Amino acid sequence: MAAASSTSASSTLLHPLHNNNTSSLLPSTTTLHRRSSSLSLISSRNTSPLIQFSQKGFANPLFVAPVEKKKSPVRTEAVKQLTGFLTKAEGFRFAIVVARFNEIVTRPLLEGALDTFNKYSVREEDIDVFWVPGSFEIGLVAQKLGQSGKYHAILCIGAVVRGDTTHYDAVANTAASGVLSAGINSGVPCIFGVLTCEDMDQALNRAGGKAGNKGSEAALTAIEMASLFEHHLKA
Ligand SMILES: Nc1c(NC[C@H](O)[C@H](O)[C@H](O)CO)[nH]c(=O)[nH]c1=O
Ligand SMILES: CC(=O)[C@@H](O)COP(=O)(O)O
Repeated sequence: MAAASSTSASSTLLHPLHNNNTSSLLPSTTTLHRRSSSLSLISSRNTSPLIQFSQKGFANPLFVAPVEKKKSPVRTEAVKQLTGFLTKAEGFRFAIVVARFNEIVTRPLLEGALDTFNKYSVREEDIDVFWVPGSFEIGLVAQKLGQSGKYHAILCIGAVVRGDTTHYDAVANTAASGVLSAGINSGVPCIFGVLTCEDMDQALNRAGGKAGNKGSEAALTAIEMASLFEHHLKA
């Protein structure tokens, strides 16, 4: 197959909060050229040194791992690597399930998600928002929406904040396993945008405060997963 032309990370729409940002810049089919250190793992046919994964990507989205020239004895050119990408989100349909509990947190998370969908060209009419009482209720609704066949991905938003009792653990664990089950049972990507925090400060920091907006990040994950399923995992 002919090599794709080189892509510069800076020329591609990239959300500043996206964790594994460079993965989403890759074309849908990439080839492993080298396996090297624990930091630099994958390059694509686009051999731009900017297109490198980083295990530290979550901590520092601007981090670019140094390119290592070390030769590997393993021939990996033919290994196909498949990924979703962010550049063609127009036409994807998303449902957002958002918990009203701790709305002071979940509303800015929702706004972050909507803002990101907008930036990545998802049309407003392709997004439906479903409010539920609390995070405990998210999984069931997400599963139903996934099974409806109407959406490419379901984005789940909630905020579980620790109180005095063990209630926190029950709600947080149920929310996580509920979202996971919804995805597995429906076959539609269900994205976990539920904060599980020790206190309200932690939660607000992640809803547009010092630690960014996790709703926005979850929207990027939704687009990437929708793309992966659409382009590579269709039955
Ligand atoms: N404590 C939190 C809840 N609790 C409510 C439950 O989610 C649920 O609505 C109720 O138990 C009825 O089934 N929900 C959150 O989203 N966050 C919390 O911190
Ligand atoms: C989910 C919670 O932790 C909270 O709303 C419940 O608080 P508490 O454990 O004090 O009853």
